[in-house]
Amino acid sequence: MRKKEATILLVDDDEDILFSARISLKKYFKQILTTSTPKKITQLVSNEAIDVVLLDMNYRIGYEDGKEGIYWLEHIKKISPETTVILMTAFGSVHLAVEAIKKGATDFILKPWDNDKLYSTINAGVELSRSKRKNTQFESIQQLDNKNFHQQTEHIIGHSKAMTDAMSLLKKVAPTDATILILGENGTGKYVFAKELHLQSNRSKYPFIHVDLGALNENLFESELFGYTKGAFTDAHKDTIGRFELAQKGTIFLDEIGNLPLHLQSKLLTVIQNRKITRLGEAIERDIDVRIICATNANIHQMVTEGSFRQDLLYRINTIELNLPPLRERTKDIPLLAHYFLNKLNQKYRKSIHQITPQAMAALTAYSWPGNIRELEHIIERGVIITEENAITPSDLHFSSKKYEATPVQTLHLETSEKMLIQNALEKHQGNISKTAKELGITRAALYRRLDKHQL
Ligand SMILES: Nc1ncnc2c1ncn2[C@@H]1O[C@H](COP(=O)(O)OP(=O)(O)OP(=O)(O)O)[C@@H](O)[C@H]1O
Repeated sequence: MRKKEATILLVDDDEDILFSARISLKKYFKQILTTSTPKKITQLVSNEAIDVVLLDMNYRIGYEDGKEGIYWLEHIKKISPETTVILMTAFGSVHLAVEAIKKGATDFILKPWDNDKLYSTINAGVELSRSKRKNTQFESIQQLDNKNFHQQTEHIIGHSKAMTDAMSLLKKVAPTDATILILGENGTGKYVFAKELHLQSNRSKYPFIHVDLGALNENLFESELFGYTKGAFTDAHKDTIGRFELAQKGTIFLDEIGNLPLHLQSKLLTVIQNRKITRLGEAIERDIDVRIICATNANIHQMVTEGSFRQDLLYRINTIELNLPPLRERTKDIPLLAHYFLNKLNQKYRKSIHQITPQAMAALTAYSWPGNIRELEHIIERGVIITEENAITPSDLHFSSKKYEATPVQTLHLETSEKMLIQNALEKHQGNISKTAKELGITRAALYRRLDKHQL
């Protein structure tokens, strides 16, 4: 029989009882922890996701009133409401067990127990705790008003060298627990890569939690990331777990890390170093087992030089750096991405536009894409909505006029300058070949030859 992935904690001051319960349960469950000192309960329950605690009612000789058992039961339920508590009691004190059930225990076992009964009671407790944990996690994740719940993963599209390099690095590092820093301008796919790293890791069946650090104000930082207990501050109406705990065994994606002020950077550094968090209003440290992925569009190395980002934090988060180049530096991917979005949006709007005309594609390839892939998707979406043909033409493409300004030619290399000039002119005339050729002072045929040469 395969052992069930579950952690059971046995608490009794009688070592013989611990020994025999452990022997009979370890055949069925992966991890059996024992302690004869109830004072260790706090540390054990806050450090591990314990499914079931089998708890004795009395610990001090001469005290048989079960008050200690009830105290520890309430304590466990406070620290970890999802843990199932099952009490052990001697025949004759069943009334105590009934009181304990009213206080939150799930069941009780009479000593001496029958091994089959012990197994079936604990097994039912494991199932109960799992379903509670799933529900809490599901509800909390659903409440996060960010990408966690709403955004499905995209396929990673791209066959330029930059993208294939990034994807092969992703494959290599995904199964490790290395911290990864994803760098790239807005809309280059940092979220998509972070999610894919999670999906290709051994943590994929656990949560992926996205935190936009740029959107968290300073007051919210601790309560959102570490959680809080009821009454910790005015609006703390109930115990709430933070995002680090929500990501337990999974991945936390700390987005826009470059926006974190210095004093919060040091708090984050402490958490990353110690892998422990403390909920606001509570004095218990809880272990966190999460993989950390960070991202920023800022020039983080320059920020370190300027003193606005801590170097020690950077070293903690960038074991591997993954650079996502802007779209204008991988124009080869534009046709592929444009068709991918066209297909997707045809389905969304129930349309059947199957072509992007060569002129429209030339305009797309020539544009400078300050908003990168996100902007490309928006422009195609707009095109799909407004086109009256069964193809997207240059007049369906609405680039924002400011972003239309020609990119200044910053190189003296003749071939590169020529390519950039052509791109600028195409962009200005939205891919219209005649107007572009006229602007450049060459014939249409000469322009076509150059488009071919520069693979535009
Ligand atoms: N390689 C890709 N293939 C397909 N779609 C992609 C790719 N990269 C990004 N996208 C799409 O582009 C949009 C922006 O991507 P994403 O949110 O991952 O970018 P980001 O770098 O995290 O942006 P920001 O910095 O603004 O948060 C999303 O709709 C995403 O699905």
